[in-house]
Amino acid sequence: MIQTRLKLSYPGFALDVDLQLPGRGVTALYGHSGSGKTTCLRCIAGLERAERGFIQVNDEIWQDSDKNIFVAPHKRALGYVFQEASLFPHLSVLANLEFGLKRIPKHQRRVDMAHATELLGIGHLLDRHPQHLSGGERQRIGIARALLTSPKLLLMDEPLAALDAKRKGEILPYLQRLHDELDIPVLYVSHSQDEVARLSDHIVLLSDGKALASGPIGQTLARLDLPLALGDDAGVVIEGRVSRYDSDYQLLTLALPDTALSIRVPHTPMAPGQALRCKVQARDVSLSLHSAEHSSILNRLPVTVVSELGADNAAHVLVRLDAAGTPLLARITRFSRDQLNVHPGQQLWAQIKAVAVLA
Ligand SMILES: Nc1ncnc2c1ncn2[C@@H]1O[C@H](COP(=O)(O)OP(=O)(O)OP(=O)(O)O)[C@@H](O)[C@H]1O
Repeated sequence: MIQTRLKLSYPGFALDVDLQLPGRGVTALYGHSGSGKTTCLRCIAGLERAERGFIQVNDEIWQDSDKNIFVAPHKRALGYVFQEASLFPHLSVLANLEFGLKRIPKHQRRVDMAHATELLGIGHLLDRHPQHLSGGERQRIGIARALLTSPKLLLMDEPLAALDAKRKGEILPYLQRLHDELDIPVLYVSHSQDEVARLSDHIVLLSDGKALASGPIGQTLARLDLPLALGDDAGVVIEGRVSRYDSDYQLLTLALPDTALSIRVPHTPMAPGQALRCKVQARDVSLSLHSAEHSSILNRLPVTVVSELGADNAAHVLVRLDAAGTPLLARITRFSRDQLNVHPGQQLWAQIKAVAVLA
């Protein structure tokens, strides 16, 4: 468990958060520019001293202002990855990595050189110098260097922001591997909803120095009371497990958690039992009173209407649905809402036109 209670003010800005975050997996700090994401990370790292603060990362307390405890930044076992990796230009990649490793006494090392280079796919770059690397490669080396300090917490501040779309696409699978294979909790600052949906398990929505919400990614993205639900990007993240692969049609069947419901997604083969994360956009979900059997739409789920909210324009509404415990959002016209007489508790069928695999 990570606990952070932080109060700090600058002229014109006040940070005031009280967060209980999971002690494992990736937690996204998400919010507009100026909402306080970086300030939160800097307080946790000890680079900024919250006037009142309590910071505990699993079994270690880094700040407790009531007891006058403030652990110096260099004594906090954390890795910090910024937008751009600041590597030593005169040192080879290997020497840059060793710099991280040597800071940690041998008996405290939890990640070794072979593991870090394999995880980030940088084994072939060790002899090069940073100026001969692409931005994405430099970032992977910055991340490996942070891991080699065997951190108890990894802070990542918009690690992909300086990269173009192609390089982002190259580096995301490595970040996903860290998530799947390492037992180090990550706080990940981003203002890209796609990145957050893909990588994080938990999300904190920051606005004007306050946490508007903090919760599991699927549930939180589907909340209609949050600004996340507005806009064209509204949607939910579904995490399912492969139950079947149809090689004739190249379709995966993905079982939704804790229910007999499933969805089918075109995909390359995957073994049963493997986890897969998908995003279903609200604009790709339509509603009907009956299951339209004769339709080209693959995915039809029985749902219950939970609540409704006006969308970003007067012609549409957003409807929050429950598919046996899995939240879904549908963006439909107000006209259709009235035609179907949509109301809370109503049983309907959701037709899902597209499912984007986030992997
Ligand atoms: N050292 C400082 N002195 C005064 N004001 C500061 C300082 N650092 C940050 N601020 C202000 O605090 C607010 C929050 O800044 P912060 O960098 O935490 O936001 P952010 O959500 O990370 O934004 P971005 O996405 O643009 O990086 C902003 O209004 C910023 O101008």
